[in-house]
Order: sequence, then C-alpha cells, then structure tokens
Amino acid sequence: MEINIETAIRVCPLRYDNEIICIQPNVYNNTVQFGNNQTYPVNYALPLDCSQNALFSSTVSPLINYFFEGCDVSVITFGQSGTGKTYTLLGPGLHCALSESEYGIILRFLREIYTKISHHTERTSIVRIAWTAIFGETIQDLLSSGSVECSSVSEAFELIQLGLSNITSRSVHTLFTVTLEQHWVIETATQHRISTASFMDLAGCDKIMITHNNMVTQSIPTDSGLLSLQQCVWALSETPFNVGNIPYNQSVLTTLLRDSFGGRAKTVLICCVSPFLKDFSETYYTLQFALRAQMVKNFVTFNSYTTYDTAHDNIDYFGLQFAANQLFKLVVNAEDLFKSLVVTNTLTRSQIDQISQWLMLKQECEECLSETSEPRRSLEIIEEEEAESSRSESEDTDLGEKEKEEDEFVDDDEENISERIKKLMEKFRFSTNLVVTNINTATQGERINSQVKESTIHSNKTFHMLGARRRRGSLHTPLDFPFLLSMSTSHIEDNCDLENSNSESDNFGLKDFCTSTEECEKQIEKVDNNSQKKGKFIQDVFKSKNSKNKSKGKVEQLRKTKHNSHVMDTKTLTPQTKTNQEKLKTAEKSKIFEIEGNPSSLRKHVNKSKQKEICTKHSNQIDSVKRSDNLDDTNKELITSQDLCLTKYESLSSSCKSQSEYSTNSNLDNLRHEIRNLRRTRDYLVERLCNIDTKMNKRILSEDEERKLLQYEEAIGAIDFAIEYKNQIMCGCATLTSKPSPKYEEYAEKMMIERLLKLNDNEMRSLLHQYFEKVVDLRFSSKKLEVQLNEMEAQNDSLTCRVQNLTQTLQQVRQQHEDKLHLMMRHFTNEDGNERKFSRLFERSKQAALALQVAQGPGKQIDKGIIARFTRYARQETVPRQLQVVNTQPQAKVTRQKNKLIIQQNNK
Ligand SMILES: Nc1ncnc2c1ncn2[C@@H]1O[C@H](COP(=O)(O)OP(=O)(O)OP(=O)(O)O)[C@@H](O)[C@H]1O
Repeated sequence: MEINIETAIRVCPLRYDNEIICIQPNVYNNTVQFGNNQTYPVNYALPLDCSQNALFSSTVSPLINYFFEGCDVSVITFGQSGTGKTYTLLGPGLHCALSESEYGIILRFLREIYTKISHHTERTSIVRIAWTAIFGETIQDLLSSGSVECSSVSEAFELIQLGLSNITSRSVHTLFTVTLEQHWVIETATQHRISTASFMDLAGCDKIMITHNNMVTQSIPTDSGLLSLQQCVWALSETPFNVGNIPYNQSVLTTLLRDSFGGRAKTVLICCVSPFLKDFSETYYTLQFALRAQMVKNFVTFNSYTTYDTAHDNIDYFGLQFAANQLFKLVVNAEDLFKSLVVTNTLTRSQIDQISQWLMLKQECEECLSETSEPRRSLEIIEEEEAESSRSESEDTDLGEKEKEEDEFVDDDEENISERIKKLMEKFRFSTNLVVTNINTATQGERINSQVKESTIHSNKTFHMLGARRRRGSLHTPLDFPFLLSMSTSHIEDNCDLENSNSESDNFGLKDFCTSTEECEKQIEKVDNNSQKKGKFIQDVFKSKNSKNKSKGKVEQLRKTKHNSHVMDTKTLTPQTKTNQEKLKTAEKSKIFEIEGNPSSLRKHVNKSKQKEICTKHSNQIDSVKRSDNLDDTNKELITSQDLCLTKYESLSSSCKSQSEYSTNSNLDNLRHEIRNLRRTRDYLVERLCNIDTKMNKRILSEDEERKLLQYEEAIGAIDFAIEYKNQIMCGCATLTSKPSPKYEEYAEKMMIERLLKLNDNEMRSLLHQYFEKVVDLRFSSKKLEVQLNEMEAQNDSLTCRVQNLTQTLQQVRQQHEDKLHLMMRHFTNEDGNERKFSRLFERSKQAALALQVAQGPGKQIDKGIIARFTRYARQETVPRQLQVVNTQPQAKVTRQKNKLIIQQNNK
C-alpha cells in the first residue's frame, strides 16, 4: 500500500521565558508558523513543552501494530545539532534508566513490544537487536557482536547501555534496529512474519553556502551522507516510486535508509528544531527537508508467508500420480479409437462407447487435477528439445516421404479421411497453442508482480503453483469448447456418415477431444503410419533421400516414377531390385535437375542446414555446461550472456524465414516445436529477470547487474517478436513489416533484407550481436542520463528555495537599514545645522531602498550589485556608503543666543 512519509516537528525547550522565537507549532491544525507569516502543514506539530510520553503515543505508538503485522517501520530524527534528536530517541544519555518519564522512543518501543509478545503466547517470537554507527563511509558495530537475540526488555536495555558507552563522537549517525520473527501454527499451516524497526539518529552538521553561477546561493550539508540523503529526498519528492533513478548508492547512509525513503517501510521523520532567532536559517532548512520528505511515498508491504506441513505435500503427490495414470489410459484408449476410425472408415456403436469411456476417464483426470496442482515448475532451466535435431536429421526423410505418399496415393476415400483428420488436428493444435501462448503471457505478468510484491520465499512458492494451474487451465477454457466441439462433430459427420453421431458426440463432450497438443500429434503420426504402410513401394524408392522438397514438380516426378514402376512390373516382370534402382536413378536425376536449375534454393538449403547445425551445437554445449552443478555463479552469468545473444540471433534469424518455407505440414510441426523451445527460453529469461528484480529490492544493483537486466529485457522482447512472427506464419498472415511504407523505403528494405539473407552464419551472428550490444548500451546510457536529469532538477528546486530564502533575508536587511536611518535621523535633527544635510541623505537612502524593492519584485532578477551591498552591510553592520562620508562626531558646534546662531568649529 502506498503511504506517504509522516513528519513531526519537535521544538527544543526555551532557555528563558521571554525569549523571542521564530517558530510556533499549532497543535490544533498540525501546522507550524515560521517567521512572521509563513505556515507549513505537517503530520504532527508537537507542542513546545511536549513530553517524551506524549511524543511516543502520538507518533510512534501506531507503528507497533504495523510492526506486529509484518511491516518494516522506520523512525528517523533529523535536525540541527543540539536540538534533541538523541534525547528524542533514547532520553538523556546514560542516565536514562534513572527516570522512566525521560525514556526515549527506542526504550518505550522495546517495552511495548515485549509486553505485546507476552500476550501472544501461541506464537514463537524472536527479537534481535543491532546497533551501528556510521562515520562518513565506514560502519562501526556498537554492540561488537552483530545482531543479538534478546529475550527480555532488561536484556535489551543492557545492550543499549553497552552501545551508548561505545559512541565516541557526537557527529556520527547511529542506526538501531529491532528485528521480530514470529511463527505460529494454524491447523496444517504455519504462519511466518518477519519485520524490522529501524531508528536512525542523524547527527547535525554545519552547512556551507555556495553561490552558483547564476548568483543563487544554496545550503549544502558538509556531511556527505546527509548531502546524498538530501538529493535522494528531493528526487523522490518529485518522482515518487521512480526508485531506479534515485542516487541511493552515493553513500552508505542512503543505502541503509533506502527502505525508509521510497522503500517498503512505514516511516516517521521527527524533525527537531531550534526556536531561537540565531538558528533561523538552520530551522528553515530542517523545515524544508520535512516538507520535501512528506511528499515521498513508500510502498509498505507485509512480510508474511505460509508454509504447509509435509503430509499435505504427500497427498498432493499421490493425487498427481493417480492423475498421471488416468491420463496414460486415456491416451491408449484414444489411440485405439483413431486406429479403428482410419482403418475401417466407419463408426460403430462400440466405438462411440469407447469415445464415451475415453471422455469419462479424462473427466476423472480433470477432477483430480482441479483439486491439486501440478508438481512441476512452470519455469525451467532452458531445455531445448533434443527431438528436433534428431528429428530434423532422421525424420526429415520420413516426413518428406509421408507427404509424397499422400500425394502419390490417390485412393480417394482413405486419402480424404487421413487428410481431413490431419487438417482438423492442425486446427486443434494451432488453437490450443494460441490459447496457451496467451495464458502464458498473462502468467508471466502475474509472476513478476507477485515476485515484486511478496516476500521471496512466499512468492516463489505461490507463483509456481499458480503458474502450473494457469497453464493447465488454459487448455480447458470454456471459451474454446464450442470451437473444438464444432470441429470434432463435423469430423465424425463427414467421415462416418452416422446420422445421429452429431448429437451423440455432443452428449459425449467431443468438445474435449483435442485439449492436448501431444495427443493430437500422436494421432497424426498414427494416420501417417497407416498411409506409410500402403505406400511402402514408393517409400523404398525414396528412403535414401534426406530432402524435404515439397514442390509440385517433384510430386509429379514421383507420380511418374510410380506409374513407370507399375508398368514395368506388369509388362517386363524384371526383378524388384532392378526396378528400384532405376526408380532411384530417375528420382535422383530429377532432384539434381531441379536443384541445379535453382541455385538460390541450393544455397538456401546449405545455409539452413549449416545454421541449424551451429545453433543446435552451440545450445547443446551451453545446456550441458549450464546443467553441471560445479559451475559457479559468475560462469553461469557469462554463459547466460552468450546465450542471450544466441537466443536473440536464433529468434531473429528464424523470424527472417519466408512464409513459403513454412507452408508444409512438417514445417508447421517444426514451427510449433521452435515456438515451444522459444517459450522455454523465454521462461528461463523471465526467471533470471525476476531474480535480479528481487535483488534490486534488497540492495543496490551493480553496473553489471543493471546491464544484465537490460540484456534480459531485450532478449525477452526479441523472443516475443519471434513467437508472434511464427504464430503469424502459422496463421498465414506473416509479413516482414507490418506498416506500409513509401515505395523507395520498400525498395530499400527489400535490398537490405536481401543483403541480410546473403550474410553467412557468422556474419549474421556478429551483426546481431553488435546491434544487441548497441541497444543495451543506449538503454544503459539513457538510464544514466535520466538519473542526472533528476539530480539537476533537484538542484534547480533547491536553488528556487534558496532564492525565496534570500528574498526574505533581503527584506529583513532592508527593514534594519531603514530603522538605522530613522535612528540616525532622529539623532541629527537635534542639531539644526545638519538637519537639511541629513534629510537629504535620508531621502537618498530611501530611494536606494526603493530600488531594492523594485529589484525584488515578482518576476525580476535580483541585481547582483544590490545583493553585494546588502550582504556587506549585513556582515559589517556598518552604515551605508552614503553615510560613511559623514563623521559621526559633529565637526561644528551650533549654539543659539537670542536671535543669533553661533557656529564654532571643533578643531578651532
Ligand atoms: N525536549 C527536551 N527536553 C529536555 N532536554 C532536552 C530536550 N531536547 C534536548 N534536550 C537536551 O539538550 C541537549 C542536547 O540534546 P541532544 O544531544 O539530544 O541533541 P542532538 O540533536 O542529538 O545533537 P547532536 O546532533 O549534536 O547529536 C541534551 O542535554 C538533552 O538532554
């Protein structure tokens, strides 16, 4: 949930009753009045004499509930040195134990949580305490033993005494953390919560005033940690949640405070200010910081998760085993059914029963699966299916032959049946693939969200379960049923001529007929085998060939060959082997002829096979290395980086294939196979991306990791493109460019694509690699530029504040100046001789003041000369230059005697 940082203003006590103060809190409407007329809203405007107890109950007490619910909470004290920050957190130093009313926030917080823990007897609660001091960029452990487990409040207080004695300097920042771990059992589940409370005491430091080129001055903290904290808060207040661009890694302090500002903690910032006039500018700075901080939004999360006992896992496993058995039966049954359909070309009553049984088994299986979840992870390490390469080599022949056989055999009925079934299967497979692709994409999105929002362990566990369920669900979405049903029923009607088959198949739920792509593939294989048996003769002739040419001319050649063989068989009765040899020769000749006639197709063939070989080899190598357990993380990263380029190369190069290359069924199979592999690769990359994302939430990413993140994003993008492209090819609507371009561009594009197609494997790979790196470089540098821009904007903002500040100061100086002039005038009016002279001077200085006022007017730039004069007056506290010529001691004495004026010079 989004929660703004809360701010409280605590004014340190006055020394004397009648002291003039520059800040006045208004507890009724939670505002502070600063100077004469400015009012600022805050979350808690604490009264001037606010007690420790009142402060705790109003600002920190509400955090305790969040803390117990599993939220991280953070209390930060900020302000000028000596304004009571340490006092607010701890109380009056080592003597804190003497008076409970003086206890600071930390002591009260500890007391409260131990009381609350004692009320939750059913929970196992562990409290750990750590305390560190931060000097510049170094960290010192104040307890000398890291995080210490404390079982009681007295133990915790002892640790505080120890830590206090180790603080050697007042100018260090200290971070006190309390971690609470809770577990308790509800029925078979164990609930876990873990939360951290951080108390940061930010030491005050001097500020320096710097004047920029444009004469704007700015207060800069001399402490580097506070300076970078200021920059982070300024940036966050302008771009909430844009944490990627916040310069947290500039200092140790901001790294430690990452969760408190713009992170996951619920934060309260207590600003301690001095009410005295002499501290006007420091108080003003603190107020500005508070106003900025309360604009910062944090995304508060609950760190809680549930685990289940092992018995539950066993039940789940058993259920899945059962489901797997049922599925196996289902497949066997369906195989039989299809066999009989294709061979007998009729559907009997028993076959319909068989379908019914098949559907019942499937139903059982689905019921079982719907109560449980798939045990396998939906994201797996890349596992390219070996089948493709082996299939491409050994089965290419078979596939080619199958197709030719189908063309060759013109046994009308059988061909019709097998072809129709094949077409239907293709349709089923395609629609299922589309649905799965969509659901997968949605699941990936959910996965990323869940990983970001939930604690790591919890999200991983939930996600895998969720992912598995979603994928399975995608195969059975109700929306698909009417489509599948219509296809299934039409198939039976067309082929089996059964009058009532349509209604019966409806009843049996033929809509579920093709929910699994794998099942469909098996059916197709069965049909193909059937046809193979019948075309054995032709198969022998072409067994020696590995080509997959599907052109019509070739089919014609094959037909001729078959016809010749029949004629020779019947007429000359030559031995079978001789015939085969002759046929082989004819076919080879025709093939060579064809290839020679078309050199570009020959080149394509060679390139394609080469490319495939290299890719397969490379990915196999990477896979085998990746699977080895001994590999350390760095090596894995290196391999993954290479892998990314290769993946992108494969995706892009495969996208460049023309649609005609994919037009045959075997190639459609290949396409599907490639899509499956691409999806696997994508899943793997998304997982890596999520890993880095999780790291990013815990700590600052190194440059390498940030770069890797961009590489993963780019590679995922490329894979998405490739999958979409392949899907379009399968739909028959793929084009290389989607938007129409002017003619000359079209031509240029064509030329470019032709050139690209001429590139050999290595050239193409290195080209893509170069572009990949370039894109990543560009994105990386644009990210950096964004950060710089934010910083500049923050600076700009602070300059604007400074200008306002300066304007106020100028007003005050002018007022003082006028007062002084009045005083001087009054003094000199008693001296008649000088009356006129000084009234002239007064007039002139009034004019100067007026000029200043005009220069300060809205929208006008402040004159450099005027600022310089006023700065000098303020510093030297002297009278203006016009008055400097006048000696403050009167040089002549004027006395009146009756109606005469007597002037006497002093030196005389
Ligand atoms: N509200 C208060 N009531 C009573 N005493 C206070 C209060 N605020 C500050 N003090 C006293 O003022 C002195 C300075 O306070 P403290 O050390 O807490 O300031 P600080 O802001 O932490 O300073 P630094 O940044 O230098 O550490 C202490 O002696 C403290 O007891």
